[in-house]
Parts: sequence; structure tokens; C-alpha cells
Amino acid sequence: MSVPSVLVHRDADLLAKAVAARLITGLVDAQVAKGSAHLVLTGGGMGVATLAEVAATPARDAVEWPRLDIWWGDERFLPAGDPERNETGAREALLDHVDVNPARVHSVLGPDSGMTAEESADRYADELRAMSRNEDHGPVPSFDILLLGLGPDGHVASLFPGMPALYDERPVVAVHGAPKPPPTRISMTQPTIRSAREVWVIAAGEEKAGAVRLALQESGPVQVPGAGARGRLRTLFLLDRAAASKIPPGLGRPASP
Ligand SMILES: O=C1O[C@H](COP(=O)(O)O)[C@@H](O)[C@H](O)[C@H]1O
Repeated sequence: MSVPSVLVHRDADLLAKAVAARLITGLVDAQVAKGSAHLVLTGGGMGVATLAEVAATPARDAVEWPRLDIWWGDERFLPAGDPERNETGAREALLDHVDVNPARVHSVLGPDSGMTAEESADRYADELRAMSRNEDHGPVPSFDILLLGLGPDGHVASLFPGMPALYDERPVVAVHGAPKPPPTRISMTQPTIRSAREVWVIAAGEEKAGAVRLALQESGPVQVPGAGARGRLRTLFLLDRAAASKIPPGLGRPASP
């Protein structure tokens, strides 16, 4: 498991632009190396802002969008098109503006599918398993880049502190009673997140500063789910100055003047 590298940008706007540039480069590198790539998206303010910055830069055309599999680390269990769904934000910010292959955009089904949250989670796990190859050595594909937001309470994806999902070994689970609305969600679990080659935690704003500090200080991942967010090959904490304001001196590397 990789030790996090911390990069600090001046403010949220520059952070979104810098992560977008990094993401484009990462996807191009993965596609050059393997022919295609797997990207896991996050919801939340910085997740969507980053995608909007990808859409806004002409460099986005360097990515071969039809050769990209797109997944979600978590989804709010709401009907298709609901403005609160993470998918809706991602589509509006980026996916509707690039040439993705609809068959490779792996949506989490909501209640309008007729499924319960448990059935939807199991179906997503099946879809992940179907895309996993022998060399992935597990029930999910080896994600090239997995993006995560970080809540002020330390949650990542829909893994909230102390909740049963944090003890679950299945790849994807239904979450009930989430402290942040909506209460019902579908989430990748810690083992799935930790199987990614690279995990990037993106956080901006002073209200995230305490969670960032705890997530970097090897707190227990049940108390602070962000502390369990580590990639196999690389973990990045991509922060603005406000979110980095409580980390121990010397841990963060200024990346922007
Ligand atoms: O509800 C969620 O929240 C987190 C963090 O969101 P933020 O707006 O505080 O950055 C997000 O990572 C997750 O995907 C989402 O479902």
C-alpha cells in the first residue's frame, strides 16, 4: 500500500484546474500503456469542479474517451437524472461533452430500476466482476485512477465513520442511514478502493482541514474512512491551502505559488 503524497495548491479553483491537468495526463499514460483505462469518479464539490475543468481544456482531446471505462465510487440511491445523483453532476460537467462509449459508462442503478439498494449494489458488483481480468487478481478491474472527495466528517465515497459498510468485504454495498442526505446510497468498500492502482483524494476548504489531518495521520479507517483511502501504487492528497491548514508542517508540498 502506498504512502500518501500531499500536494497543496493555492485555492479551490487552481486545485480543480491542476487535478484536471493531472487526470488528463494520467489517463493518456494509462491508455498508451494498456490501450484502455478504468477511471472511478467521485461526486461532491471538488469532484464535479475537476470534471468541469477537464471539459474546459482543449487538452481533453488527448484522452481517447471511447476507450475509457467510467465507474462511480459511490452513488446516491435516487432515480436516473435526479440532480443529487453523482452521475448527473458528472454527465453535466463532462460526460455529455466528450465522446464516451455509453456501454463503458457504468452507472449505478437507482430505485427507478425497480431494484432495492441491495439488488443495485449486487448488480454493480457483478458488472465490476465481469470486467475483471485474470491479471487483476480480484473481483474488480484494476482501476487506473480512483478519485475521492473527503467529507468534513472524514467520509470517502459513501463510507461514513463507524458504519457497517466499513467492515464489509464485498466489493460494493448498500448503505442505509447515511448522515448526509440522501440516507440510502451505494458504495464501493475499502477493499475495492484499496485495490486501485492510484487513489487521489481531493479536498478544498477550511471545513475539510480536520478530516485531512486525521486521514493523513494513520487514524483507524473505521473512525476516519479517509485514512483507509490508499492506492496500491500511489496515493495523492490534492488539497488547497485551506484544506491543508492543519496538517503537520513538512508533510504537504506546495505545488502552486
Ligand atoms: O456525498 C458525497 O460526499 C462526498 C464529499 O463531497 P463534498 O461536496 O464535501 O466534497 C463525495 O466524495 C461523495 O462522492 C458523495 O456521494
